[in-house]
Formats: sequence, structure tokens, C-alpha cells
Amino acid sequence: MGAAHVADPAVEAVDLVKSYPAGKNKPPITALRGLSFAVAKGTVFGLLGPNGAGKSTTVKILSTLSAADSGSARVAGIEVATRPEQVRRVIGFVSQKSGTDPMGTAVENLLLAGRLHGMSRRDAMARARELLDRFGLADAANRLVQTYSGGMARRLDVALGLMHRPQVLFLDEPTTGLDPHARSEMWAEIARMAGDEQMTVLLTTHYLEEADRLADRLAIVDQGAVVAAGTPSELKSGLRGDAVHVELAQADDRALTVLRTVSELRDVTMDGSAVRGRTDDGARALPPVLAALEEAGMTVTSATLARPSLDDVYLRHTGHSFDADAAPKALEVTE
Ligand SMILES: Nc1ncnc2c1ncn2[C@@H]1O[C@H](COP(=O)(O)OP(=O)(O)OP(=O)(O)O)[C@@H](O)[C@H]1O
Repeated sequence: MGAAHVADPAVEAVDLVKSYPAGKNKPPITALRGLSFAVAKGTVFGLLGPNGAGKSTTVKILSTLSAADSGSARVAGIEVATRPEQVRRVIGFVSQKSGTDPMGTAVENLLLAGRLHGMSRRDAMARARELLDRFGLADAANRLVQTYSGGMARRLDVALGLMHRPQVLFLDEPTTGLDPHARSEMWAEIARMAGDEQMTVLLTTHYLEEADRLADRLAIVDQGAVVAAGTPSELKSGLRGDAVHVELAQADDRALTVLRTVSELRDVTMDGSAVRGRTDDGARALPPVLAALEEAGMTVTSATLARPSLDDVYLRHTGHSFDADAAPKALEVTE
């Protein structure tokens, strides 16, 4: 699923399959099991999924760093498997790990990237100055990168990926590890640069809010395949009615059985002490939900009604909650 028809796409993945060897006598790890999507030119597309869903593997294949076992992919109309060098000329890739030299200054790092892309020294310097201004790094241009905060270093990573004016920019988890302030600065910059440079941006993220804010369209990836795709509002409006979230004082599996008997509620799922369901009319569903739980001897600590969020979309398509999978990885790096 997910390969909605896009005329003349900037990025296209068709049925990508990829496994990694897991070591002696162990079955291989399947990272991608037939993943497809298409990205229209000049748009921001999000691949949203928890750690291990297969997002990085997809981006590595699209950016020619890894080969798929089967399936095909094109970037700017160029076949990735057979013309990798041409693909590399038209893409920028910002990986999860920084590609900068910490012992060099920002200017030195940018000039080197420009020269590696075959730019003249003069062009590279002009582009470096432009990007340093754009990313708010002009005042720190001649400081060693090792003295940068997490947010500054990440902005420099993105600037490096933009030196040669790529048609398509891949951003692999651009804000993982950033504090909320640095994250929102990065969001503003990504949105601006997609508009200004008429670039296509493919970003991977495990932040629902990031996908919601930045992506024109997104694909939800779970266990190596796209389980839902569309604009954030299309995905959310695919869910009728209200989401009901009930928090119990203690996790109790019986809640699932009890709530499945409440006729006003559907799609009931449970994750620890959190129980969720959907209803056409939240105000009508809540009293019987609370009554049924109370009758079964369970204590409710909170009950909320909400319009559908991307989390609900995710839950609906994968059967499990997003946050529980996504949370642990981020290391907090403060400005
Ligand atoms: N080099 C590798 N060798 C073995 N297994 C790998 C390798 N790279 C990824 N995997 C496995 O493939 C699956 C998909 O990983 P991938 O990194 O693509 O997911 P992801 O969605 O990008 O998650 P993350 O945010 O953690 O990078 C996971 O089960 C992962 O453990």
C-alpha cells in the first residue's frame, strides 16, 4: 500500500525488500517487506514510524548507500540500482550521525563539502556564507564545530547536505536528540528551505508532531511496509468520530473485554494502563464506558475525548500505540 499515483515523482520506491544477516544459525532480519511510496516534486514527504520500522534502511537504499534485495527505486527519475553516481549528484543526504569534522570550523567543513561536489572555491565560499546566514551560524562560522551545541551541529549537518543545491534532500531523523527549542527552530528551517529552494524533502521521523507539522504527505511505516499514506488531515479524517482515552489506576487486561461490550465504543485497544477506543459521539459514550469499568471494579484516573490524532491513525493501522515504541531512543542534547 502507499504508492498513490504521482505524476513524474521526485522519489519513487516500488516493492522494496531488504534483509540483513543476523549472525550464525539465526534467520535473517527482514527490514523491508515490500515497501512502496511516491513523492511529488517540490513537496515535503515524511516516513513516520517507530525505531526499527525500516525508515533508515529505505533512505539508505534511496541514497545509494545500500542495495535492496528486490524491488526498485528512482530518484529524480534516475534508477538508483543502476545509476548510483548520477543519483548522488542530485541528492543531499543528512544521516542520523553527523558528517562534520569536529576539529574543523563550520566554514572549513562547508568548503570541503563544496569542493568534493566539484564546486569552484569561489562558488563554494559564496554558498557557504549563504547557508551560514540562513542557519543562524554566521557568528560561529569560524569556531571549531566541537564547541557547537547539539542544535547548532545539527543545523550545520543540514547545511552540508545543501551545499551543492540538491534536487532531493534526505533527512534521516533531523531532530532526534534535540531539545524542544532547537527542534522547533529546525522545523521552521526545513519548512522554509523546502519552499525557497523548490526542493523535494524526504524526512524520516518517529515524532508524530514533526510529521504533522512538516509533511505535505506522509507514509506510516510499520515492520518494513507502508500501512497508511496520505496528507496528515486525510489520514486523520479517515477516522470517524472521537477518540476516547481512559487511564486506569492499574493495568488490567479485563478492561478490554469489559469495554468491548459497550455498544457505543469500537476499535478498543489497550496499552499498559491506557485504554483507547473510538466512538461516533464522545459525550454519549463516556458515561457507559465509565459505568462498565466501575462495575468491574476498576479505578479510572482520567478519561478524555479528543479529535483523532496521528497517534490514533497509527494505532488503527498497526494495532499498537506509537509513543510506547518511539520514546526511548532520544538522547537529550541541550542548547
Ligand atoms: N546493518 C544492519 N544489520 C542488521 N540488522 C539491521 C541493520 N540495519 C538495520 N537493521 C535492522 O533492520 C530493521 C530496520 O531498521 P532501520 O534502521 O531501517 O529502522 P528505522 O525505522 O530507521 O529505525 P531507527 O530509527 O532505529 O533507525 C531493524 O530491525 C534493525 O534492527
